[in-house]
Amino acid sequence: MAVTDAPLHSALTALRDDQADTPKNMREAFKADPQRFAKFSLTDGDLLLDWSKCAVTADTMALLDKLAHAARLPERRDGMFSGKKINVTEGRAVLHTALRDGPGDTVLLDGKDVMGDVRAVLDAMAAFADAVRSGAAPGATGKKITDIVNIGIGGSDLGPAMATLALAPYHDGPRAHYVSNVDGAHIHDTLKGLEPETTLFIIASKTFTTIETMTNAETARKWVEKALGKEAVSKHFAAVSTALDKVASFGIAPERVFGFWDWVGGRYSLWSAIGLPIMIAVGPKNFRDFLAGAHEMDQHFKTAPLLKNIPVVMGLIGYFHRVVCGYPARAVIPYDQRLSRLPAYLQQLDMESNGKQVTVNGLRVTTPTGPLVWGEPGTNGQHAFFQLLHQGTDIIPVEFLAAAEGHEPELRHHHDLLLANCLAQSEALMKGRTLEEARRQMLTKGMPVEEVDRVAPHRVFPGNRPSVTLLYRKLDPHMLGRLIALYEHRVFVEGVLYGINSFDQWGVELGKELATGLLPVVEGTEDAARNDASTAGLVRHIHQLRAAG
Ligand SMILES: O=P(O)(O)OC[C@H]1O[C@](O)(CO)[C@@H](O)[C@@H]1O
Repeated sequence: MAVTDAPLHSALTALRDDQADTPKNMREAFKADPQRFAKFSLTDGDLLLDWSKCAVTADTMALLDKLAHAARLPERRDGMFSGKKINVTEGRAVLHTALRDGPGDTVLLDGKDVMGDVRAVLDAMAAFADAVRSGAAPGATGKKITDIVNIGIGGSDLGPAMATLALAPYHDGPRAHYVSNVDGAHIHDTLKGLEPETTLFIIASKTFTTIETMTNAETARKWVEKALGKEAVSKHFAAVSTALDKVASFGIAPERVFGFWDWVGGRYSLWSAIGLPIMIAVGPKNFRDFLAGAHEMDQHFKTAPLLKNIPVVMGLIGYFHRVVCGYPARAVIPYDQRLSRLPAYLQQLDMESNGKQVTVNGLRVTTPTGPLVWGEPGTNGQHAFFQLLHQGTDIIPVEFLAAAEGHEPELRHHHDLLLANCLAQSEALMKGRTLEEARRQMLTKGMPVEEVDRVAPHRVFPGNRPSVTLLYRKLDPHMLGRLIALYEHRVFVEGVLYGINSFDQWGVELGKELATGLLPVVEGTEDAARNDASTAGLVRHIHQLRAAG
């Protein structure tokens, strides 16, 4: 937050001063107010957000509302939707929401409606996806494509990979594989099980310069050429990029190139042509349902009053935990196995967006910014790191996600167990277990008193550990679209409150530059004299290990 930003500063001070009144014992808070769940939960159709297990009061929420107004959140939100160039360090608009607008919508950028181009690309993607799925766009030897391999990284990988897995019950197209890492093991192990004749590569890169993607694309091209000859390449490659000139020089047939625009940030791009592998996997209709779900969330975000607005409330609570309570991290735990890549996807969305140290105006921030985001699906996480969530010395707010219904009615018992576990974890985090309760439980089991005295302290759970729960009916394409758009908007809300630009990513540049300089050093064609002693020592050791091997 800029220090000069007086209204925001006084809103934050008021929030901090209010801390004495926030509940310290959540069990008591629930006992004292039977309406607590009703007060601190809200629904939008078949999606519910419950934040009643967080230590907030009606006053806290009112102060957060004031803070949002002091930060001019509604104006900033409207500015984004209307094509203002809010990504000020790159001079770009932020219009990924236009990608899911409906027929009849108009979105002006510099006075020109972008929707014509958006629809044209979507239609071209659908035609291509249908042709691949039906066999009308076969490989060079005429065989139907059975496998697609998306080669991309970051936003050109994580979103489509996450969504493809999430939509597994709707996946009736070719198998989809994702290669991102420049580690040759990734492409090697992926190609091992595939046939060149029936494999289609999608080279996905906004800039078409990303070294990992270009290196993997070259390897894929050689693999196809070796098996089927140079002329086969055109039937086995497609590309997605904003840099159409660079794609052309790679040699991909123009009718297999799908463009998007600089107003779509990489980590916000799965709605664009970057979603092509999702569309080929689940079909154009399901992909359009996914877009429609996101559009529905956009409308909710645009129109619902701030404290009835799911992304806004999630953002306010996220800000409260990070800035007012000082919690350094948040865990995202989907009790939905098909969302197992959601935490990885959210790591980029959230941390690349809000991991910043200067405000929009280039001043040093005066509050913490984005938290460390991490997670794994439940119930697996319970048997790994939940120990720390329950009894560790740091408080880490948890976000639980769960569907009321699974896709396998015959496995209803599994789903009931899954939900029972999800609810049990948030209840346990909130309630905890006192020393007295631990002792009583052990004594009831007949344990000797000395043993109870010795072990009981280890069985104490402090409780009062905050969590929010997002509960939805079923993870279908429409709901997935709503959830992902919800997270995008939540990141936006937090970014506005932090006073930062959530849409650039300068923090990834330095490492890329140094890697370019270090390549010849690692290859041994330049020496490491110009590097620091640690780096030079590591390079020397790599060379020694290689020589010894
Ligand atoms: O799509 P591209 O241009 O290959 O970039 C991939 C990723 O690299 C980044 O620029 C960061 O390294 C991300 O923001 C982006 O999603």
